[in-house]
Amino acid sequence: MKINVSLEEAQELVLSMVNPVGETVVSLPAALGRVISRDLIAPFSEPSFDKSAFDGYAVRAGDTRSASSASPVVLQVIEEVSAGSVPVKKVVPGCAIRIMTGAPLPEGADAVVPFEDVEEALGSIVIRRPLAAGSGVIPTGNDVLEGEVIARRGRRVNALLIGVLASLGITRVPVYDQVRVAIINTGSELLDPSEKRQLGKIYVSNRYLLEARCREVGAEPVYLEGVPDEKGAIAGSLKKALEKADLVITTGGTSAGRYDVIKEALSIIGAQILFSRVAIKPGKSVIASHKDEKIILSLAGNPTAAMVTFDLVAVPAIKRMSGLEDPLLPVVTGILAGGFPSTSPRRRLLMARWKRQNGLGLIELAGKQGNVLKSSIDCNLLVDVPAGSPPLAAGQSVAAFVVGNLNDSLSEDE
Ligand SMILES: Nc1nc2c(c(=O)[nH]1)N[C@H]1C(S)=C(S)[C@@H](COP(=O)(O)OP(=O)(O)OC[C@H]3O[C@@H](n4cnc5c(N)ncnc54)[C@H](O)[C@@H]3O)O[C@H]1N2
Ligand code: MOO
Repeated sequence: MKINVSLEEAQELVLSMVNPVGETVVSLPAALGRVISRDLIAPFSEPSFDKSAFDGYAVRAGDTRSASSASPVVLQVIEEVSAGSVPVKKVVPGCAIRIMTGAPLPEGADAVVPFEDVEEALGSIVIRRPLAAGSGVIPTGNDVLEGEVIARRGRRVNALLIGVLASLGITRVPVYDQVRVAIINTGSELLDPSEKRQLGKIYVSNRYLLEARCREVGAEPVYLEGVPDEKGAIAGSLKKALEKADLVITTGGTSAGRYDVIKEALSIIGAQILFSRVAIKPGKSVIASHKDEKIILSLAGNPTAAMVTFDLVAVPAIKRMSGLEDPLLPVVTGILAGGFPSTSPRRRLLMARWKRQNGLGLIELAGKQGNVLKSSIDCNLLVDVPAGSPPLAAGQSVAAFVVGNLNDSLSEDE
């Protein structure tokens, strides 16, 4: 067992023990947000035929070579083809076919002139400029070529990918299973928010917070009853959790108090401890263990500490178990909008958000740091302050882990 590991070591130790949980096939709409489990190959080219980019006339570019205002070319219109139908005739020299946007280019034609560029009268069109071969035509395979890889295994499905798959007739999508995450809240002081308030007790926020966070990162939370600070009860809950879930998270009972009995509960069920404590603030009190080839992450009870360590240690594990190619959190570098007054003897993670000021992207630290959940509502970054740092100044460049959607905090220019 290792004690007081670096964040990177903690992530690596956990990641080395997890693999994608399994795969399945889902319908196209249900694939949104899921991770592709096999490379998806285009079954045909798209478009699968040369088609018109305009409502206009399909012509032979060669016929228009000499066209000018002084000496226009006149072509006879021999057919009309709309999107969804197929032309019957060929465009032979001296002729044109009226064509709508998206309709297949008739044989013989190699260019389309838009309606507004010609005059049509008495079944003929008058063209006053030459057309280049291919102009006004969307060629076969312009978007996708048959056999091309559309999406690689390990990427998440977004709305645009769903559109591409639909255009290729792909209605069943191979995806990794969603990771089932059991969340056990320990603490004799905890009440469900639906219960009546009682002196000395608090409402359980970690359960709701972490369940929601699981959903935000594409995992499926598994609900388990909260348990008191009692090793037997926690051990019983851990056993149930290991049966029902792929990853187990506990909160509370990790520090030095008399009732902090997580370690004893882990020992009762025979879990092997990988490490205890991570050299960060907040969130130092993390215990990672494994049992039955499953990881149990025991996080601190303080909601912000639990959330920070969930994001930094559990989320990479969930990402790898979900099949995502790169499990680590993205890191961005940015300029601080305001300073931070304290020195940081230990490596510190500061809650922050990406904000826009006069069109410029800046990192704004949350008003309060520490175990203050409300101040973190709009945060989507964790600024990484190395151990031994002096106070931070506005305008200074810092690195930050991206833990939320950066769009969320960019709604207005402030
Ligand atoms: N003597 C020491 N005391 C503490 C230390 C230490 O090093 N030595 N570390 C402090 C730090 S830092 C943290 S973080 C906490 C970690 O404590 P535990 O993991 O044992 O958590 P609890 O004591 O059970 O709870 C801490 C705090 O959070 C509230 N809590 C617990 N569970 C929930 C929940 N599900 N939802 C909402 N709030 C919850 C709990 O009521 C406590 O207020 O230890 C410090 N102490
Ligand atoms: O270590 Mo505690 O987990 O800072 O908040």
